[in-house]
Amino acid sequence: MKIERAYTIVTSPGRNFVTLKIVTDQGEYGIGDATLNGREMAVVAYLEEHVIPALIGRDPQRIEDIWHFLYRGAYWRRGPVTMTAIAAVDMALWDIKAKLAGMPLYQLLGGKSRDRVMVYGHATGRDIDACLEEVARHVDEGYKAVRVQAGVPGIASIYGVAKKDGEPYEPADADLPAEHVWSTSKYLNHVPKLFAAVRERFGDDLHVLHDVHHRLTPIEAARLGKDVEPYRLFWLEDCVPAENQEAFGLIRQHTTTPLAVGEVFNSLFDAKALIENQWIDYIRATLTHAGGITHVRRIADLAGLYHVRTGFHGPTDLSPVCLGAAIHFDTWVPNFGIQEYMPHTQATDEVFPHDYRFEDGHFIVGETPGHGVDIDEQLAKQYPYKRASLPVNRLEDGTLWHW
Ligand SMILES: O=C(O)C(=O)C[C@H](O)[C@H](O)CO
Ligand SMILES: [Mg+2]
Repeated sequence: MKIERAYTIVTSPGRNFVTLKIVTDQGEYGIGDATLNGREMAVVAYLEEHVIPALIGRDPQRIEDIWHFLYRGAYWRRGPVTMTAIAAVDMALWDIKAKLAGMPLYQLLGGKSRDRVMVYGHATGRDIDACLEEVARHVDEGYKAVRVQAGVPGIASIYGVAKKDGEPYEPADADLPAEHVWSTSKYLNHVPKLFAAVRERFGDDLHVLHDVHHRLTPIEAARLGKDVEPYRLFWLEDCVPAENQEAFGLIRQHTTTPLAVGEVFNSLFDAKALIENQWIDYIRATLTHAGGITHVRRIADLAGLYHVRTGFHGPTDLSPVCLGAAIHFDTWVPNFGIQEYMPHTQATDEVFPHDYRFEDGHFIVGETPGHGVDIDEQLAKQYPYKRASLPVNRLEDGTLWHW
């Protein structure tokens, strides 16, 4: 069997998605998600110029060999563009292999470790009261776990909080980067009040999570972790930028609040010290940005040795192809923790027909051979690419900060 054709499909049903389709000489095909939010066309160029020509004629069943061919062979290893391109190939090849085997992907990975996959949803509000209403809506919809982000008095606009209450937030919301202004002291004073209100209204059983989005220093993160300990968060996410993995050692010394990190990671080497030193509790590196199933499986296996569990990134800027493959992975992986879930728009769900389903705060994996997600290429053509950029953040004195 040979790879006969491969091509990218860029579509924007509400937001941009890049999909790689690989077709074999025997008519079977697989698809992979290649969406890197705000840098979509860099991955398209990488795939079209450097990857696809080298795939034609190769045996699609040699997933491991093709992975190393693209990783080692490029010489320039790692990086989000390279690893997203490799991930898309890898996901499409696993889709093909599972279809050839006549099995849903989770069976090829090793079968079910659980019947269903717990997810967390996103509650956001301009202030604490509006945010509590959104938490209540999620609880009514069956969610067992909710990420809680509220506006902070004195900060005009903030990542992760929707512009209008009740609507999802969209980080890539402008042609060129929007500029936000950030105040760490205002934020640190406000977050414990938010979680006190959440526990008071919803009691002890609801799992609550919070995303700091990389904006603190290690000692500030340590303080926040301590301050929210009484509210028993499921996790505190991305509390500092993680290029310096040792920073998490400092935070860990000060707090028992569980720590999650890794949505921007693209390799096991981004997380090696974090995992081996048990500085974190959840690893968020996901299939689309970290080299696909073949590589994330290695990360998860290493994590399992150190009591670190998975908590895959799952925003709307990863396509349903990534989410579908992730649900298979989550259903199999022994050290599963939780799966992030932001529902896609109806238009996106129509472009990407899929067989996973949400029920009572969990995803139930589908039984279709492959990863269970397809693309309607005709419909995709109705939604042309439109450049969209992520914001930047400045401190009140104008210093460019993490966002
Ligand atoms: O979902 C999350 O936890 C995020 O932090 C979302 C990111 O900001 C988003 O994926 C950036 O593209
Ligand atoms: Mg995040």
